[in-house]
Amino acid sequence: MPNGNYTSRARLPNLRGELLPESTELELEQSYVAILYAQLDAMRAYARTRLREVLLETGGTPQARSERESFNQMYTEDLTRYDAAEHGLCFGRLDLDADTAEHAERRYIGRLGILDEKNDYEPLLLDWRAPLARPFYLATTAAPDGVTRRRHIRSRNRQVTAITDEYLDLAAAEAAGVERPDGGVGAEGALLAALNAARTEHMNDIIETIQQEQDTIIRSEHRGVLVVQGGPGTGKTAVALHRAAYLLYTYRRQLAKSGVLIIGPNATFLDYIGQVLPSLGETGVLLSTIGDLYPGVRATRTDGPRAAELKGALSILEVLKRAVRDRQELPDAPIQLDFEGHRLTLDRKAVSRARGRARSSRRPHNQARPIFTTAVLDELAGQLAGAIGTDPMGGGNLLSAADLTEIRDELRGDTGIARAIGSLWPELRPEHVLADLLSSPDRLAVAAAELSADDRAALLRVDRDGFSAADAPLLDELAELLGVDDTADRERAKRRWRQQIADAQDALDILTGSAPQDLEDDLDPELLMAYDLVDAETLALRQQAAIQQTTAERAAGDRTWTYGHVIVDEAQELSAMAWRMVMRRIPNRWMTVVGDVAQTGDPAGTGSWQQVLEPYVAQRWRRTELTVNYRTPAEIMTIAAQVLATIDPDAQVPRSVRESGVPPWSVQVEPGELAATAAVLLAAAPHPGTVAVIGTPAICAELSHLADQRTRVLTVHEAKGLEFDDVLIVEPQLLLDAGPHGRNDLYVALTRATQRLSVLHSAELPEVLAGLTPQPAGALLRRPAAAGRPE
Ligand SMILES: Nc1ncnc2c1ncn2[C@@H]1O[C@H](COP(=O)(O)OP(=O)(O)OP(=O)(O)O)[C@@H](O)[C@H]1O
Repeated sequence: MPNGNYTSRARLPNLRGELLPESTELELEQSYVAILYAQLDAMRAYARTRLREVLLETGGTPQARSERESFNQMYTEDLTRYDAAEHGLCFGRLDLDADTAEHAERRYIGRLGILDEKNDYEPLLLDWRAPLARPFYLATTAAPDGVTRRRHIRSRNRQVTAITDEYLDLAAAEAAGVERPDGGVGAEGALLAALNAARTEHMNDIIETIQQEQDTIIRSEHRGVLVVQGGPGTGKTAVALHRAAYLLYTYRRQLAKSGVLIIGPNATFLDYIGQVLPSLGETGVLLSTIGDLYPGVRATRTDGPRAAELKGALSILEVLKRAVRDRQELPDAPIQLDFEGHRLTLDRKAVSRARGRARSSRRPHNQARPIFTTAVLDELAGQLAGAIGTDPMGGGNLLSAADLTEIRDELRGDTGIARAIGSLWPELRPEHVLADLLSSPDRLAVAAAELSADDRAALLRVDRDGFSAADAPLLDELAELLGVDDTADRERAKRRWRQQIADAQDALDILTGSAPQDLEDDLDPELLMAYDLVDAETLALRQQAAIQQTTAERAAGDRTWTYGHVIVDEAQELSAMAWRMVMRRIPNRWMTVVGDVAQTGDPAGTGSWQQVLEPYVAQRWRRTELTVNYRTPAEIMTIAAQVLATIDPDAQVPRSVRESGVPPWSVQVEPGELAATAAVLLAAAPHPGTVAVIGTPAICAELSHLADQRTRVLTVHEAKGLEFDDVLIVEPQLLLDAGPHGRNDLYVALTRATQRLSVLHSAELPEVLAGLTPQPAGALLRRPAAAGRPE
């Protein structure tokens, strides 16, 4: 964090209306902020008026329509950004000394950039992402970078409510009459206020208090894979989201077309973080889980741990390949086909020859299908030609090449023959192949012959409905193995495209034709004609773009879409198969990968970034680390550290930035008293604030009735990435016993609280939690609900 060593504060008048000395400063800031809001209002009014005009216009040339469409989009986006900037428009100010700036300079920092049109377009407000705003996050007393004072400005409803100053150089501090206080309270004040605030169900942006180590990652210019490793609560998610906003600001042209994809662990998490980017005025980002990344399929099933592990491992690739080959069948007995009074036969050998030809093309199954079909038709055409074209006089075959082509076409149109080909080499969809495979012991026995009977049983399911999150990468892989026979679609698209170019050409002709006649004979070389500005193909492209949806919408529906940048959060949870699916969407490998290998809970998740990334980028990835915990108070982190030591004795425990003053505690009750005690404890959680009960799926089912508006009952998987003011962990031993990642799960559960943590158990308390303060259950239950918590 910025180390401001000399601080002063300005406050509002007290209740008697007496002003503190600094209030003049506050009033000055109020007048400046009022100017900024007036500018914002003017920008908003302009965008609204222009948008209205654009919407009212109708008809016109295709070019005019396309221009209107892009203006429509531009003004709508502007209005979204202005609305997002309304709260806390300006939150900071930098004073720079005359040596650094050309002259002593002030820079105001805020949610968007505002220029002064009347004054040579001088910046009135700098967007927090602009390079000139950077010292706000980086300058320290040791490296002030020309900054003499950093000011935090807090406002509500357009009114400045407080200002806090940090002096980064001694002379400036002395000139302001500020004494050296007890170590950097200035910036910490804003940070601690943000961290201590009660949580809601949505994450907030952190642009007012981004810390130095976070800023370096947010603005990293690294063009390959940037790994952000960090313990719980170190701001990895916050940093990832602000990096997305930064990249969209800095590389807008490039990323607006290709889009940014953010992958999170589950839908609850995406909902939790979903407001951050819109609050920063950025809407063009697609948020998705791995389970929902395959278009048209939503993950509705849950796999057992072994099935998830098997589906996540690369060895499943061979199973999928065999499942597809298994559908390219050879008949046991010859297939008899009747065609116009002739009997034709497809025997095993002929089909095997056709299959060999198709397979040796090395095309995906559906794209190799036409080759198989042609080979079969050749075979049948040969048989038919033999029957009808042989010269009875012994003159060989009398049919010409054209006759043979005609025969092949007729055979192709025969439904019996089409059916036979369809049964031997069917056109396949990924969803059907996977559902068929997983619901059929016979198919599994062939495709997964290498697996043990137990593993095949783990994969087998009784019905064909729905898919799990671990199935999505398999569907994606099958889509690659099957391919799409899009010959007909491509033909149609080509025809449509030719038509669009022809229309655009007409439009250009009309435009040019409408130019004054005298120009026809004596073309003014200075006058740009429509042809000079745009050719028919470009115009058609523009029109096409205008008809389509936003980048994020188009990307969501297109499996083969490739993004400009991909961010993976809780990346330790991704299986090897999930990485394949993600990497397919980002061939340029410009990614931000965020996670903590100590929190891995998925049976197919990773324990090493090197292992995951090496196959895709070799050594070309960079690791960064976040080390400060902004969420979990020190008292809770001391307990969590014990668990971390059992996961990885060498792991660095993130340093908590604050203490809560409440030691985490435990209470033991009889098994039958779990629910009643939990209810008492929850009722005692202070308002306002959010509460979570965390346990195994079975415990969650038992306690689900405790969920209400502010209390959620969650498994560790569901709680991943989230945080709550109060956390109650129930039966921690069951979490430990649940699987190979039990310790990681307990670590995740322990680190979700921003204020208070309690543990409720009937079984013995795990030894690793011995540091909790025990609380006698009887005393707790006898007390009235509001006093349920120990002081
Ligand atoms: N610079 C900051 N200013 C204010 N709040 C911050 C800052 N950095 C992080 N936080 C807050 O700390 C909390 C934890 O951040 P975040 O969820 O991003 O951590 P994380 O590293 O992703 O945690 P986990 O690994 O447990 O999911 C959030 O409430 C976030 O807003």
